[in-house]
Amino acid sequence: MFELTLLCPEPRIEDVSDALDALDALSVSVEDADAQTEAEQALFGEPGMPPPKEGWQRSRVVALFPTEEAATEARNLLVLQDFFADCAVVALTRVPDEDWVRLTQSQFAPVEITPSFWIVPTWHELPAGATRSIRLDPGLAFGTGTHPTTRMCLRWIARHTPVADGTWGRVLDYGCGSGILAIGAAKHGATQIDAVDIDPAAVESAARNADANGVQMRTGLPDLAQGEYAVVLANILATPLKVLAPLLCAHVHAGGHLVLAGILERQAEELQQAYAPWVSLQVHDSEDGWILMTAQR
Ligand SMILES: C[S@@+](CC[C@H](N)C(=O)[O-])C[C@H]1O[C@@H](n2cnc3c(N)ncnc32)[C@H](O)[C@@H]1O
Repeated sequence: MFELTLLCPEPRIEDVSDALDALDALSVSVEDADAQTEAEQALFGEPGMPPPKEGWQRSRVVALFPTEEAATEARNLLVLQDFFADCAVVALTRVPDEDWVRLTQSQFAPVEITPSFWIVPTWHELPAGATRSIRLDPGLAFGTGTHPTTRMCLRWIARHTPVADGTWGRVLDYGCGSGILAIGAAKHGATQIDAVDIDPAAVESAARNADANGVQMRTGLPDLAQGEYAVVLANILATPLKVLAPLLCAHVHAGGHLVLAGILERQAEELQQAYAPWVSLQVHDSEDGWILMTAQR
């Protein structure tokens, strides 16, 4: 395969990416050309929302082509276009043959939640001592166990089994992504689980992952969540969590637990204030600048 690397200012990203698509590029990726320098810019949107801009001030655009002829033809056509005037061709190079599947897989190792509870990609053996595990491969939905917010929720689940009277009661995973928290609860004995997300692709992925792990749960869009639950887990981000405060609290029954993640250390107080009319949120765990906040109603 051959890689065509270009440098483009922000206003040209859309035209150049569209042109590369039309020229049958197999893939087009856009990165900050100033990454790892003083000029690096953060560019991301809230979950489910588009990023605030198409590209960075200076973006490196890399297009992959199946043959050298296709890459050369694309380059020769692009440089003739008006919109390419302030862009530049950086390189046209052969991509060395690799075992891409093996390379990708090597980046995902089993993740330890507790010494006996692990998240394990399907191509890995279970680690010794893993008496409970979630088998999960990286996919489109968030939640592979590599992010501290997910790990803290799973640690909470592992340490609160069972919640009351020897049973979990109903569990709600709000913003389920891959379904990892719902599956984690199922692996710790929960049997009545609802996993919901605003992203239909996440809902599909959660259902698939639940099947692959041999656990039962209901999956769907947020309307699926009805009534009260003994445990409500929501790993989203501070801003949506604040908006969702009345709704999430209404789903927690008296004596039930609310477990919130996706919150930065400096956001603890604003979350406490947002939830104060219903519960008294406390910081329960922290990792890499993220905190887990919990409350009992
Ligand atoms: C950070 S991911 C968490 C995934 C998984 N629960 C975990 O702990 O790894 C947040 C998920 O919340 C979903 N989400 C964001 N806003 C939401 C909302 N208002 N209602 C329901 N789901 C939402 C996103 O689509 C995304 O799948």
